[in-house]
Amino acid sequence: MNGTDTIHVALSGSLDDFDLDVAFDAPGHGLTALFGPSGCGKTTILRCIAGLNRLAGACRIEEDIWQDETRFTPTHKRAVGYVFQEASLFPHLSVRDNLLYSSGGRVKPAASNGVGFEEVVDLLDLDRLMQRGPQRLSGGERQRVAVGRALLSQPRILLMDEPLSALDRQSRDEILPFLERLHRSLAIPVFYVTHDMSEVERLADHLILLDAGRVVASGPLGVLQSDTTLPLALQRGAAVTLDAVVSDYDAAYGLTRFDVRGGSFLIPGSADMPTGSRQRLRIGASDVSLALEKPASTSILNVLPATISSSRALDDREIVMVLTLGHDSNGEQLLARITRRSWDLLELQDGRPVFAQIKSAALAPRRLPQ
Ligand SMILES: Nc1ncnc2c1ncn2[C@@H]1O[C@H](COP(=O)(O)OP(=O)(O)OP(=O)(O)O)[C@@H](O)[C@H]1O
Repeated sequence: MNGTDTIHVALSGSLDDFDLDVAFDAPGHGLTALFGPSGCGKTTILRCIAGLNRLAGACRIEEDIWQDETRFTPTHKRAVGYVFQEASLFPHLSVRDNLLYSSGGRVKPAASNGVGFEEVVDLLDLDRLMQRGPQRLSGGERQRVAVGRALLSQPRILLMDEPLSALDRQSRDEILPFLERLHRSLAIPVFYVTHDMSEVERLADHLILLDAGRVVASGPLGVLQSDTTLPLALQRGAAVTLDAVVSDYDAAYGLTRFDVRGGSFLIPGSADMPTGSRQRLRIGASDVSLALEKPASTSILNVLPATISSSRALDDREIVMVLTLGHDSNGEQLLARITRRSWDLLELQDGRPVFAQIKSAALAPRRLPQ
């Protein structure tokens, strides 16, 4: 465990015929996604952290030890905010009273973690909903209130169990920007269970990959995405997500420049993004092609010098490789997926300098709160 890994969870035991045996550390800030197929144990881990299930092991949230060999803190003494698939609001209370339930109806100023009534209302844009009852809210609005209520209980950790899975596509798209703002604005760690990779790509800082009750891998999102020994990098929709900073806007062509470690990207249609703002870029492995020399005439705007750091044959037709941007080894890593025929024709090999070409249209920036 390094200095920033301040949450420690180790659990082992059986629930009927399901065996769970996991141990991982996670940062005490930002959003950690627990990702894996149905039945791999994601919800069970959250329930053990909340003290709702009891398996042997340990659970420590920074300096709060909730479980070890000798102690087990009961659920009601664990400062946990829990958001379920379906928002379970009190039907007879208004949004305001639902939010204030844990504070006995009193509006409290912001705590040191940034969570206060006004801050939560503002963050989740709940002001105009205050007097309504839960039955007069959309599914997405109900979930926003559920998140607000969980935050206002002043938790040490926010546990979210597939909070978007009961919502339709439109409600999901509405609530995702709130979740993006939330975990970056507040000093509360979030554990977020999902089996939807697009949610991981948009929200997660840290990732715990699970399968059949075991941890397959655990680490920063970008590190796991670009690890070709893991299944993430090998699947058809494989991608990396990069944190980028807006450095310039070309009004004549409507193009914004995004800087990442080791390179920069030009992307159209981003006039509202202020210079200096941070964005998250998703770059699909299949959207990256390679050239040995910098192409003199091409319609592709983003042609970045890079080096092939590693490669792996997916089958006898395709190769996936990790590219490190720039000329030194400090650049961000991209994935590229090309045919084995192209690999042979270009005589590619690990360590070879190349030019990575990425179509602007394939890049969809997501604003990160400052
Ligand atoms: N209280 C329980 N008693 C017995 N078995 C249980 C209990 N709770 C969960 N299980 C079993 O443990 C396994 C893991 O369940 P869990 O809900 O943690 O998985 P999950 O990864 O969250 O799945 P999903 O994505 O479908 O929600 C499943 O096989 C489930 O049937």
